[in-house]
Amino acid sequence: MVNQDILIIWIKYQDGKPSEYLYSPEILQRLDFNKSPAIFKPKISAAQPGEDWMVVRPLQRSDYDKGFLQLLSQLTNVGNISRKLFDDRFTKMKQSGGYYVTVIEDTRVGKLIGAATLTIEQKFIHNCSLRGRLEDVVVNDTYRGKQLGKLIVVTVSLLAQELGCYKMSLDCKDKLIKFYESLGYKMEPGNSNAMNMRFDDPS
Ligand SMILES: CC(=O)SCCNC(=O)CCNC(=O)[C@H](O)C(C)(C)COP(=O)(O)OP(=O)(O)OC[C@H]1O[C@@H](n2cnc3c(N)ncnc32)[C@H](O)[C@@H]1OP(=O)(O)O
Repeated sequence: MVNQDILIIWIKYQDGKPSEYLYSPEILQRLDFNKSPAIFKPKISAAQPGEDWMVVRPLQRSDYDKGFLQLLSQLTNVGNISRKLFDDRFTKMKQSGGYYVTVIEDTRVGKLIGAATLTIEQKFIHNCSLRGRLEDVVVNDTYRGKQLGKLIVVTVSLLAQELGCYKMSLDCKDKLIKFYESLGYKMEPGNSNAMNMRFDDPS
C-alpha cells in the first residue's frame, strides 16, 4: 500500500468512525500545485501540507465540534447557529452539489485552522459552462503568515480547474488585492467592479 492510500484511509476513518464529507476527499490528493503561479517556500500542497499534523480536506458534518463556526467568525458575523441548523445546511449543500467547503485541520488539537469555499455556478452561456466563485477565506489568527492562506486559496482554485470551471472569481477588500494577485487572480481592465445590493436582514 502506498502512502497516499494510507492517507486516504486515515481521512475516511478518523477516530475509528467513518466521517461524512461534504464532497469526496480523493480529488484534493491529485491537485497539481505546479499549475499555480503561487510561490511556496518551502514547497507545500494540499496532499503534502508540510506538517504531519496538518490535513487539507473537505468540510465534515462533525466539524461543528471542531471550531468551524468560530473560525468563520474571524471573517464576519456568523450568528448563533445550533447543531440542527448546521446539520440542515450541510445536508442541503451536499444534496444540491456545487459547494466545496474546504478546510485545514490541526490534528494535534482537533481544530480547524483555515477554510475557503468554492461554489460552482451552472451556466447556459459558453456551451453550458461552469463558473467558480471563491468565498469565505479565513485562517485562524494565531496561524497566519505561515502560507496557509495561500495553501487554502490555491487548493480551491485548482479544484475549480479540476472540476472544469472556465473561470474563478472573487470579491475582496483592496488591501488583499496583492495577496490574490500573487495567486494568479487579475484585475481585468474595464471589468473589475464589484457591486452589491443590500437587503434588510430577512431573519
Ligand atoms: C474571497 C474572500 O473570502 S476575501 C476574505 C479574506 N479573509 C479575510 O480577510 C479574513 C481575515 N484574514 C485572514 O484570515 C488571513 O489574513 C488571510 C486568509 C487573508 C491570509 O492568510 P495567511 O495565512 O496569513 O496568508 P499567507 O501566510 O499565506 O500569506 C500570503 C501572503 O499574503 C500576504 N498577506 C496575508 N494577509 C494579508 C493582509 N491582510 N493584507 C495584506 N497582505 C496580506 C502575506 O504578507 C504574504 O505575503 P508573502 O507571500 O509576500 O510573504
